[in-house]
Amino acid sequence: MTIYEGKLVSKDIRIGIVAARFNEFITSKLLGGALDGLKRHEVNENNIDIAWVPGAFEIPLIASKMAKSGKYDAVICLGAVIRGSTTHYDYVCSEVSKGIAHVSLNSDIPVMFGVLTTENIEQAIERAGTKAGNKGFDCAVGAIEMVNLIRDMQD
Ligand SMILES: Nc1c(NC[C@H](O)[C@H](O)[C@H](O)CO)[nH]c(=O)[nH]c1=O
Ligand SMILES: CC(=O)[C@@H](O)COP(=O)(O)O
Repeated sequence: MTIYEGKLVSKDIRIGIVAARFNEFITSKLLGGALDGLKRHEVNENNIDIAWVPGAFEIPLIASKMAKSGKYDAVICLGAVIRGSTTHYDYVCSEVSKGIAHVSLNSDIPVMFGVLTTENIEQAIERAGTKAGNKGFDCAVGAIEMVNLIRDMQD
């Protein structure tokens, strides 16, 4: 029996982060959590690049460019889509999730989904570093695990 696993060690891991500026009050906290998670697992900050996009809808395009560049071992996507008074929320959430999943499945590297999709601001605050944790930190740790899992499978 072979059990593959991704240890939480940095091993010169290179990370690209795409962050949406829309709801920056929230997304800046997600970014802070992601950077905290990477640094606490000894990812060299010189191996971390950040790209800001206008909103979550623009994340997949830049995530795709990062994934195809060959410069990164993983890409982390961060955003906060908060329901408003129209159906716009549904379309943004749908296309962002489908877009990031498409990039992930068509890349040889992990593309982490760190986009909050919440009914209200309170739910977003809870998931950006308060009582429900920080989705950015979770994605950072997950990215490290996935990179090392893939390397473990290749050895
Ligand atoms: N309402 C939210 C948006 N909307 C903007 C779109 O993401 C996009 O930037 C615009 O439609 C132009 O293409 N974006 C978020 O990230 N969060 C929202 O709550
Ligand atoms: C998620 C959104 O696009 C949303 O914030 C837009 O708000 P509204 O539906 O009130 O236009």
